[in-house]
Amino acid sequence: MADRVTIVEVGPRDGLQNEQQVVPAAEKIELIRRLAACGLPVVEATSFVSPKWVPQLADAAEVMAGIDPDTPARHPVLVPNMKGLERAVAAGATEVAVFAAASESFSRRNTNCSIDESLERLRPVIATAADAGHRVRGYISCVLGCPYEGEISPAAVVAVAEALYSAGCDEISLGDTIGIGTPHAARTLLRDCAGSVPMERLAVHFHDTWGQALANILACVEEGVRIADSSVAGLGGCPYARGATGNVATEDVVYLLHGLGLETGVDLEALARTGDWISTRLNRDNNSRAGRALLARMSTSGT
Ligand SMILES: CC(C)(COP(=O)([O-])OP(=O)([O-])OC[C@H]1O[C@@H](n2cnc3c(N)ncnc32)[C@H](O)[C@@H]1OP(=O)([O-])[O-])[C@@H](O)C(=O)NCCC(=O)NCCSC(=O)C[C@@](C)(O)CC(=O)[O-]
Repeated sequence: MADRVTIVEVGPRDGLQNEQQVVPAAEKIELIRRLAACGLPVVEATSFVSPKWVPQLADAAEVMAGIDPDTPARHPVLVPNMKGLERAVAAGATEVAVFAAASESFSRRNTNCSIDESLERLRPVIATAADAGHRVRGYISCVLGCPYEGEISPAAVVAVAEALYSAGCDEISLGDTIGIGTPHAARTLLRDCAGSVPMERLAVHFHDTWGQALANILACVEEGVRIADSSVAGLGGCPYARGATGNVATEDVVYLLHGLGLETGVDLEALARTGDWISTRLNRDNNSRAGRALLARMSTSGT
């Protein structure tokens, strides 16, 4: 059997949290449904953060209520604190993601507290979720650079990864929030983190601001990572990282991985259509090169 990479689709959360326009809940639900139907095994659905901080996802409970109970995909949601966890569980979430940063300044801007304070706040959230049998992912932002501080030391990232993993996270996602990392740095950081967290529990989360995301994923896959985050049509950015573009496009990642002979379970043509659909709905450019190329080929061949 071919080696498999699990793609974690973050478009409905990481993508839509950064849209200026309000996307109706029904459209978010339809996006999630279409993504799951493409064969994506994990589609992050929404986020139970403070609606004052991220009003774009204030309808999180409504979105969760609209998810097909027979969906084949897992649908984790973001939670920043105990209140978020309670809201998420009440809305039916069975899988959650907490988030911290490797940069003090970003931690304050994103969660209004220091790194240590955020870890203190998250420990009981992780423990409560895990005790209830929920799977917990831990995100770390700014792993390859910070919009406020510039360089971030790999040791700072490893320390947060260790803290989240030892607190009970099942998986740690390394976020290049401002898309500034290059393959050598990404590979080296992954190797450092794998000294503390088993490689199979590590995920990579690249934004494409500097055009390095696919190269970074290739380097990390070569290094052994088998979980990659991405966003359909390259939706997204980060409200607390000015100038950050969207996540690497899922269509591009799937094309890369299939070209390497790796399995994803994703139907790339269906995904390209979904990327086209949401880009049209949002009246924004489709930021997937592979998606655009495939759509052009499909329209020429009439499929
Ligand atoms: C962490 C806090 C809550 C601290 O924010 P705070 O203002 O310090 O919190 P607070 O506890 O003082 O609460 C302030 C108000 O928010 C309410 N509140 C508090 N919590 C919740 C909640 N869960 N749900 C609903 N309401 C909540 C709370 O009840 C209160 O309401 P008031 O009494 O004023 O009416 C805030 O900073 C926050 O929500 N931050 C989230 C920011 C965010 O969502 N950023 C984007 C996600 S991270 C990301 O995108 C990066 C990632 C993961 O993709 C990886 C990468 O690329 O780097």
